Amino acid sequence: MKPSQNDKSGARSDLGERALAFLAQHRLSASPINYWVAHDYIRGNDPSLCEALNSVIGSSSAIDDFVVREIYEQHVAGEALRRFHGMGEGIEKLLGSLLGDVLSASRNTSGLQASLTENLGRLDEVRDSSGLRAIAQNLAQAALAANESNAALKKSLEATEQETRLLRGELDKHRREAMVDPLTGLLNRRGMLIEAAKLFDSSDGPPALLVMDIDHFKRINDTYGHAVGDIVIQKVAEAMLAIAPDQAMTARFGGEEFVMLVPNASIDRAQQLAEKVRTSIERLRLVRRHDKLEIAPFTISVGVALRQREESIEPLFDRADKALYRAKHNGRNCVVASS
Ligand SMILES: Nc1nc2c(ncn2[C@@H]2O[C@H](COP(=O)(O)OP(=O)(O)OP(=O)(O)O)[C@@H](O)[C@H]2O)c(=O)[nH]1
Repeated sequence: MKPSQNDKSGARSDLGERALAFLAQHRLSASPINYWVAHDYIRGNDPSLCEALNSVIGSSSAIDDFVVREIYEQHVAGEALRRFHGMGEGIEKLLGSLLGDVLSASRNTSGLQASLTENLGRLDEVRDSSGLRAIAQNLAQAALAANESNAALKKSLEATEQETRLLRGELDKHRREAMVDPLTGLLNRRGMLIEAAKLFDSSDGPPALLVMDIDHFKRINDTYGHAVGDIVIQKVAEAMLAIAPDQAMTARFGGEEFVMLVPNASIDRAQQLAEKVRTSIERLRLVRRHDKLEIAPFTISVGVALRQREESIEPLFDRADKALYRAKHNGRNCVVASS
């Protein structure tokens, strides 16, 4: 059920019902995330979300909660966060300029007070000036009062600015959390793309990208259940982290796919590293705690590519992904480098 076809059908049922029908049709649970994505899909306002979901529907693999969560992460959560983040910056800018205005108003008032005080001194030399002096004194008092009230305003604005800084800290915290995969603690796709862009701007030598995918992961889920599948994902992440060089970035790109970005690398070094990760995972042995069931050994396939001059992350990722595809095609549990 593609959104455009559905819209043309003339059906007048409301969006919510159609979203629920979509979930039922694809045997998806009516979780808030699934519902959100289905709703956006039926509404058809976000072409990239529709395209992502259509490509899953058009492929041989079934849509499940994990796939929908990834689409949600990429197309819904990321966008909301960007807006939220921009909003924080806007508030801070606004308050910054407001504070600047008040500070300059305060300086002006101080100047006024100084000049009045000076003129008061001069009035001493003027005869019959008692009336004038009284007026001037009143003026000085008024200026002083204005200054005091400005100082209070300044103080309260400074307090507001401090609160804004705290709020900004909170926003940054959420932004960082949004860059991390909760299951493994590795960067998620979004986090990796942000960090990779920074590395690409600053790196001396070319970085290498390793794209790794657990072999026949669906079987692991089907045989032992999703809870064991999750533990396998965590164990693979731990093995990767244990081997990753200090400067390397590791991420779970989604599902059972991981990436490692290694700065200042050569293709030989990257291949050796990939081989090390592959063998360490091949050797892992897991036993399910409650029934002592031994989980069958599992393996990964790896595609490796070295960044070419000025190459951006997407084409680099595509090359590593193609190499991974060849590794799968060659029988899995092996490393293939992009030529
Ligand atoms: N337990 C668990 N399963 C997940 C998660 N994310 C995705 N999956 C599942 O991972 C499976 C991936 O399956 P495929 O991409 O078809 O991979 P495969 O065919 O088994 O393996 P290869 O062909 O070797 O890549 C799907 O069944 C998803 O439901 C997750 O976070 N936890």
